[in-house]
Amino acid sequence: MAMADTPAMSMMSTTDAMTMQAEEPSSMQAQIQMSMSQISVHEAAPRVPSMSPSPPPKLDLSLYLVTSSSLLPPGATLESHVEAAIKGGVTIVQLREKTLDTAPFIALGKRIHAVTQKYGVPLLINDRIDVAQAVGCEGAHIGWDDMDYDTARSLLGPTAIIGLSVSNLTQASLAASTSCNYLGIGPVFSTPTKPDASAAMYPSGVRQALELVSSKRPDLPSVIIGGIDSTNLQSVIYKSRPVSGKSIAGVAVVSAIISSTEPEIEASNLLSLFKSPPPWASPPPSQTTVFTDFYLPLILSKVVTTIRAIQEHKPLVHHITNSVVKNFSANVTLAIGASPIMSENSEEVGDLANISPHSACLLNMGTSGTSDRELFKRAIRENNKSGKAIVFDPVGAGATSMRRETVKWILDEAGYIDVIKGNEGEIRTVAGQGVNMKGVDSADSGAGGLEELVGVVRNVAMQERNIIIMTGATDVLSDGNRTVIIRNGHPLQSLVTGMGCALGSVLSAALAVGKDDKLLSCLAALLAYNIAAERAAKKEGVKGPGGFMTAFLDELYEIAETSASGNGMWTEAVKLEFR
Ligand SMILES: Cc1ncc(COP(=O)(O)OP(=O)(O)O)c(N)n1
Ligand SMILES: Cc1nc(C(=O)O)sc1CCOP(=O)(O)O
Repeated sequence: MAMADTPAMSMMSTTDAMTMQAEEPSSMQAQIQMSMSQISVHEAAPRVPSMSPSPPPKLDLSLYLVTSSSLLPPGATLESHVEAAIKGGVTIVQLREKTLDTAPFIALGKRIHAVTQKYGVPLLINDRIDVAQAVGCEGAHIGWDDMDYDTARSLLGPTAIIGLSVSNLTQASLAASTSCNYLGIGPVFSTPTKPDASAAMYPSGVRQALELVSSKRPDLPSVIIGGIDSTNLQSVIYKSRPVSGKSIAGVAVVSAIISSTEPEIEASNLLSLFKSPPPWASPPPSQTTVFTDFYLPLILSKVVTTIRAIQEHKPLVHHITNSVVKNFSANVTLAIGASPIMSENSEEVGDLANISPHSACLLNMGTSGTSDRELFKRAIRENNKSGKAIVFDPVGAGATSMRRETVKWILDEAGYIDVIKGNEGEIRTVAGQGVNMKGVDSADSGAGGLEELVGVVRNVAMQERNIIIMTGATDVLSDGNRTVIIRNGHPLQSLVTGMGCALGSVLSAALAVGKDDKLLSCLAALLAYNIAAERAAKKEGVKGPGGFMTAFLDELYEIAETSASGNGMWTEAVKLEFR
């Protein structure tokens, strides 16, 4: 049903809903209230007879199971599956059986309710308010082609749990002006479980919806739904967290649990992923959340420590990179003190992500085709799982529609990327700005000046919740809060093929050893790289790109060696500004 078909929802204010909630409960409402009072959250407190009704338990949406009997593994029953899932940690269940007629739907609802009541977990019915009434369960979930919210609320009563679907910002705004109990935001990703769903919202769309809802009804919890499983749950939560306002209250899944042959284990895994911080999340920066010149000595000391740690730990840098730059990237990786491996075999990305406590993965889009997506996805997810950094170099991002689409897909769907490094055109493409690049060179528009570039870098970092590096004559580095402008480097860098790509190798090495403050690790890599270039260009006998390339490797090696012995004199050449 289109938005215009649900006027009651848009017309109803929170005050109206509150007034309605205060009305005398009908017998159905009393029944629901009774079943609500039987619910406790997991461990039931001893029930003591009381004259005054106990308040309904707090709604726990952490792991929301939505059913679909057609997806059960052979031989499984919905009752046993739901029970196992609750034992694993499911906190709320929705009976969503699209093909059942009314009588069998009610009968199944009663059987499932007997299970959920045993564990004090609320049961809601999808779409059918009449079935919810007949089952006497705790509420219902309704979408935009179902009964309107006002009518559902008046039928189910003030204490029923009613959830509303949200697939876009208009729906988010309308739903947040009702007195509903929660929102189901989705689909996050397109999913075969609901082929008629609206367009995928992706984490960025979820974040916008959450920000809107928080501004209208800060108390209203939301769950996300659509294509969520154990491989993407943490990155969706992390990337969808609003800049201000509440994060999601839970995740709703159908196939991840219903199609599993081990629903208890699957539920337990999903709940623990939901409750724990993702392995790539940095602890809060140890020094300061704002950079100023006052902190420069501290920052430079950390820079030297990071380069020294590369020498100490010899981290593995797994390169998925283009054929043009492989040799030079391997030499740069060795010069800084790390260990390169080049592999595009998706069978071994898992092993490579776990082979050493100090490793990182560099993903370079240089000569890739769409067929590489599975490899990219696997590499990102395996490294995400083991908390290893992923550096993404969207080479030539704006050059062709295939590259633009691959970048969008990586950011929307593949997982979490710790650092994105690119030239102006590439970062503008990541920002969603239409840029026409020739080949893989920078678009070099520089139209808005440095401050505009700083704004672009900072905004993308904030949006992606990661670190963005825009390289050029002046480099800009930001994590969304702290922004650094680096004026080190030499024009000869742009005349050596692979010089830009091999910076990704040093960034990866630095991130592999410095996870506590990723921005500082990236700064260490950028400074070592650019100062090595400045020194190389000044070396006797360097007349052009050929000599420069060799001298650069030597200078990078020299910087790594002196840092390893605790000598940070090379950092005296830094030219930094903080924003
Ligand atoms: C928790 C949750 N969120 C969203 C939906 C989708 O409901 P609806 O829009 O009614 O679509 P159908 O489920 O009826 O296909 C949901 N069921 N649960
Ligand atoms: C029931 C439902 N509602 C959606 C929405 O976007 O509103 S997506 C969806 C199906 C979710 O199934 P799975 O976890 O198997 O992807």
